[in-house]
Amino acid sequence: MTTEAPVISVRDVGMTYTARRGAGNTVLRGCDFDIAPGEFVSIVGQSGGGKTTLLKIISGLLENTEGEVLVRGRGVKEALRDIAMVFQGPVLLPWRNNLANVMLPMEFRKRVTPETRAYARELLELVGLGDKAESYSYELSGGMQQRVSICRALVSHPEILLMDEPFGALDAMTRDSMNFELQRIWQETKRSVLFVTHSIPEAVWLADRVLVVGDRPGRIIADIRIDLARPRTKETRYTDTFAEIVADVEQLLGVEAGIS
Ligand SMILES: Nc1ncnc2c1ncn2[C@@H]1O[C@H](COP(=O)(O)OP(=O)(O)OP(=O)(O)O)[C@@H](O)[C@H]1O
Repeated sequence: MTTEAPVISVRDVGMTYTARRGAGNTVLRGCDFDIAPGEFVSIVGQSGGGKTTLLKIISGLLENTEGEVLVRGRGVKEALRDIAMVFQGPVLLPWRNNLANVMLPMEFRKRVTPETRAYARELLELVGLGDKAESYSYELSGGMQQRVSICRALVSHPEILLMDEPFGALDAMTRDSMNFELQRIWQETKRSVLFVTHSIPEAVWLADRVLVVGDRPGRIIADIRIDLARPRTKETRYTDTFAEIVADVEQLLGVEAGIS
């Protein structure tokens, strides 16, 4: 267990969406956890349980109504440059080539230099798309597009990578290879990752810890350390320990939840 100061501290966070009429909708209550530097943490929970809401709060896209989120001891708004988010869909701009899409955050930061362009190309190499830098998103498969969007999230060297069901729209085989890809990228770049998924096996296979969000309102009902050896392999999935952890999480969420 690490003794380093946390990168993210979520302190008693709650969220109530204000309704136009009637009572507000409280979707999160009393969420409290830390993320250590370089840690990979998955979040699973039932649909509508507040996972995306939690990620949006940590990314600064949404303001929590209770508690606080600190990034290296500062408020989220002061730490936006340290955080990048990957969404379920790749959201690439079709009129820009892949390299130009990856460079977008550097343009916003007015940091388009030979060095940052070289790093963008390096990232495309890292995800196996070195020869697609000048191609356009419509020339790529869904999995390739999602890899471009991961490069775009990494190009600004964010300390924290927030991923909201990034592989949810992919077919099973592509999803599988993206899991390996993500593990490799994470091991090479050592970012802190917060990864929301509906797939319990995916959550367990990728993570150092799995946070289970129970409803409702959403709160952390379990924080499970995953002590499976790294790097995780195909064989990891066939170990008894893996099967036991998956079964535990399934039980926590209820079999009738229908989560795969
Ligand atoms: N902008 C909003 N205004 C009002 N209610 C909202 C808003 N966004 C989300 N909600 C509500 O908050 C609850 C949690 O939604 P959220 O998207 O955070 O859940 P989730 O766990 O990510 O769901 P899923 O797994 O289906 O993606 C839902 O009941 C949803 O209807």
